[in-house]
Amino acid sequence: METLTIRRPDDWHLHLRDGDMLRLVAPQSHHFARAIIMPNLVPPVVTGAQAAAYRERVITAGFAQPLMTLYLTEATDPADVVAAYKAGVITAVKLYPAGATTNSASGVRDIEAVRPVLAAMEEAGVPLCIHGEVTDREIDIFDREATFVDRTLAPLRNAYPELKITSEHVTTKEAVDFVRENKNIGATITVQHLMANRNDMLAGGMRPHFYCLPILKRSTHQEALREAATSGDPKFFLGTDSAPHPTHAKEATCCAAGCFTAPIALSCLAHVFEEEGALDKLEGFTSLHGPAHYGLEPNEDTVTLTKGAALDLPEEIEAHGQTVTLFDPGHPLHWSVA
Ligand SMILES: NC(=O)N[C@@H](CC(=O)O)C(=O)O
Ligand SMILES: [Zn+2]
Ligand SMILES: [Zn+2]
Repeated sequence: METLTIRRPDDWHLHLRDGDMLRLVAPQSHHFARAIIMPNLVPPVVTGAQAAAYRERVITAGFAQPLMTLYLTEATDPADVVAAYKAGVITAVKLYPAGATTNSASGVRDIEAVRPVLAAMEEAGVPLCIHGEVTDREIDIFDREATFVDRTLAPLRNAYPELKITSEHVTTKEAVDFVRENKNIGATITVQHLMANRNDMLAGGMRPHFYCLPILKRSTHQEALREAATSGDPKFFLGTDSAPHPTHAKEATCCAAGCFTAPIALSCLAHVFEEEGALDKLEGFTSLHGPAHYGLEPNEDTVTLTKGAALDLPEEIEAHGQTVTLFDPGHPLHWSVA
């Protein structure tokens, strides 16, 4: 039997939601030690005090080591951000262009309005996580990330050269190249963007459980992501972007964006890395590069993955009156976590 033992992974981009959905999904990330918890609740997590309170709810729900983030708005107080960071309440701040994705309405419309916060973060060493898509109606949805790189990310990089940036869930060759070529910037890559491309979502019928933002791109971009993830380059690391929505909100005339991947993330990644002949690079991607980017130590404990018969996975997970559909790559998975 084939086995692989690696340092215990962390998830550098995770949505745990709140209330009953939080109670359902928090235990589903148990393979991971730490996770960056995204702040796009309704209402969003905008102050240090709200992040501290949310952190307690996450721990109570069953995820022991959450790393909290603040949702950047045009009203964010630079002093509150720096105080929360110095007190160890938050690990990073998240920039959502207003309207770019789920619960982003309170995000940033005009970068000019948040310059004082960005300058204070650069000065204090607070990392900035970015959902990198423009929101202009006239920009094609498949071009929104590449356009953001040119119009927003490159100028930000130049204006705040010491600001530590995480380009979240990169989905294009353009974003991968930008991250490679610039300093003080790393990127998370999701499970679904490594496993799938837009054909999986759209050819032969529209599959809502593949719909997420940034949207799945053509296969050449998927190949660029696979190359980056399996290359051993420490700038690229796992952020599952596991983003649960109730099944009824996914299977709807206006489908919510997000794939719920957390329970099978490691099985999917072992599959991808094996296909790429790069199982020896899996540990770096899941367990070493992320901590290094955030200036943290890797986890001391390990997990062991085992290859065997095809996994028998549930289609849905139900608890606390909530139902979520598990991401299904469309083919069997053989790796499981012991
Ligand atoms: N990725 C998604 O498609 N959805 C995320 C938001 C995000 O990470 O952009 C969500 O919160 O549902
Ligand atoms: Zn996002
Ligand atoms: Zn996300």
